[in-house]
Amino acid sequence: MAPPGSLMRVAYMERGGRAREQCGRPASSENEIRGSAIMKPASKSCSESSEQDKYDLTVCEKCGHGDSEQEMLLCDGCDRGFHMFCLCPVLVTLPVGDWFCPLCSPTALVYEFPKVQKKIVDFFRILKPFHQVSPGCGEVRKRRRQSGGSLCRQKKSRRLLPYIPCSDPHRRLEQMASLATALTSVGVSFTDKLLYSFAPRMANTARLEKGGMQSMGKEDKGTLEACKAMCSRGEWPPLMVTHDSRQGFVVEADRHIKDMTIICEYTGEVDFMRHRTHDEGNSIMGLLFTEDPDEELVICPDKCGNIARFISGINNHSPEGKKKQNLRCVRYDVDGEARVLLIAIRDIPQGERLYYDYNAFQKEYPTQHFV
Ligand SMILES: C[S@@+](CC[C@H](N)C(=O)[O-])C[C@H]1O[C@@H](n2cnc3c(N)ncnc32)[C@H](O)[C@@H]1O
Repeated sequence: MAPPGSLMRVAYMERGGRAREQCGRPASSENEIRGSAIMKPASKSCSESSEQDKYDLTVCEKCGHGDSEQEMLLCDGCDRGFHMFCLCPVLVTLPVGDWFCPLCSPTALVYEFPKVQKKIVDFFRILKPFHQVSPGCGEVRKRRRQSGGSLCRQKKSRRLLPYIPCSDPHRRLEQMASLATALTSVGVSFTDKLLYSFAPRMANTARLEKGGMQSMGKEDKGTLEACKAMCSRGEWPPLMVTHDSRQGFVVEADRHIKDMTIICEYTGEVDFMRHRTHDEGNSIMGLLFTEDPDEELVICPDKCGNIARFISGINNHSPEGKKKQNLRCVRYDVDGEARVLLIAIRDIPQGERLYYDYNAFQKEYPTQHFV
């Protein structure tokens, strides 16, 4: 069986390799990765000495230090230096092409989505207008189980639970507006499905997974479908997106969430990994890992996606980081199609930030600077 976790992917290693080749050269229009990878030059020639001095004096505008030059970016607008890990959010890939610092690219500001019901309904293409969610919503299956089996059997089966929306429609509107704010700010439209415009649906054949992929059972499939149906009716998962000065957009539990609850599916466009090796996205998710690398698939939420793309990663180089993990990213074979779900791995109190391990079984995503 494949390891349970899926992983967030970045083209960091390749990009980093190319970047280091550029060391010793100041920015020039001929440089393919101009600006992005302009680290301080490593060696000095006579003609380059004044440029060299300039780079030697460069310090990060955020922390004031000039160390970690391999991760120091120079802005193509103002020439100021910034550590990749001092940026908000932390930059994990070297940008391709020109890079402009936060002072030169005010477009990075958060755009607050209006809390207007009609606009929110249109943004998420909600099928039904807002209505009161009954207190038992999302608990139908739980009631059935209570009447049918012993507690002992319930614990053993470890079935997935549907999320339980907040009953207050105004609060749900706020939750949805918070996601619309985040999606709009990063230029992404909403989808709650996997989309197949780059790779065909038939390429996503779960049985091609190296070592096999766990199949989702009938009952869990029903739970997943119930979550999808709730979402399409505006019975939103109890999650709030907020903005953090170090992490960028983050997601918090907006009510108590039980262990084994489905938080969301990871959605976006499905593409072949080979098409995305030079992609700048920091939210690419592994979907299918096959014997033939050409057949490997990823989910790319850079144009369309949902709340999953905003959930934080733990720093898996530190014990404190590991303690924060409250979700697991799990890949399932659902009727032959590989899907990625984020699932609570313990009870999560209201207000707690959601975290999972971006590196569940491969160690490609650099999280050493994560907070
Ligand atoms: C999948 S995105 C998460 C959404 C992101 N926060 C945003 O605003 O778009 C992954 C990126 O979020 C940031 N991030 C996620 N978890 C973090 C953490 N624990 N500490 C610092 N930055 C984090 C990093 O910039 C990372 O590359």
